[in-house]
Amino acid sequence: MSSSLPAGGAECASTISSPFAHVSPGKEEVALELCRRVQQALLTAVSERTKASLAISGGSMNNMLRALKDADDIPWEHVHVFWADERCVPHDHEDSNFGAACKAWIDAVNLDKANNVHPVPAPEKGADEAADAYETLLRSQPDAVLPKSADGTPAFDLLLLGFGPDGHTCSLFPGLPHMDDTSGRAVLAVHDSPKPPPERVTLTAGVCRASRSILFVGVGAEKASTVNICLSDDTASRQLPAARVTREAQQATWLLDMAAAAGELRNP
Ligand SMILES: O=C1O[C@H](COP(=O)(O)O)[C@@H](O)[C@H](O)[C@H]1O
Repeated sequence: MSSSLPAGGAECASTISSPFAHVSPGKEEVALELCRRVQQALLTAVSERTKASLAISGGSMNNMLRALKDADDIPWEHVHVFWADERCVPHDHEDSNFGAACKAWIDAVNLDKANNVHPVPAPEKGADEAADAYETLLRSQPDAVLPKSADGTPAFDLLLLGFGPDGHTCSLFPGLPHMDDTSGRAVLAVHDSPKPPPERVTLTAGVCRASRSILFVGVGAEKASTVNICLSDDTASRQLPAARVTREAQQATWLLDMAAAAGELRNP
């Protein structure tokens, strides 16, 4: 592929009319749009501050990041990759977000895995230990790699987020207290995730707020009702973690296909 990834399709007519949304025709175009925006954000960060920090989610997003293998002008030697959340399983387990990313794209790009890829350490030891280890890992990064906001919160250049049918994002689930955490931590342990596995580690809402830019990604009709709820202007809907993160973000965009954007949507 050429050094510039093609745009993932023009903005499409759909029932969606949110300032937060970019709608492409189908999943492949969403993936291209995602990779094009990731490429652009990384290039911008590297040109402005010589390094770029990227935090990624698990789930369906990994396959959409495959096109990064074809983007030949990303300065991978200056890019550092972290995780928005992790399931407490060994890295080679099929549920591992890190493992899935390695298989889908990390092992195929020119990333220095030993020095520039930063998975949650030893998630198999359980959520408490893994959360503490990841908190230490994030806070010990030099500012050049992972800048901090004025209050010391790690501030990623780009945060890539998926979302579930219940409105969760990272491993911030509705009905659990993590979204309202005020401890000042960057990472929290989750012991009772309604989506298996129950033990997880997640970045906090505070880290999402500190991130320079957030891309939410969702495709398929099964995401449509969540999109509809999260991007509506209904006050109750705004309490869902994905909706709150969107509205509290410095900059957030939802990359959707037509199927995911098909719900009726009122402007926020
Ligand atoms: O469990 C998780 O789910 C969400 C959404 O996954 P998807 O497959 O529906 O896209 C994901 O963003 C998160 O990282 C993951 O741990």
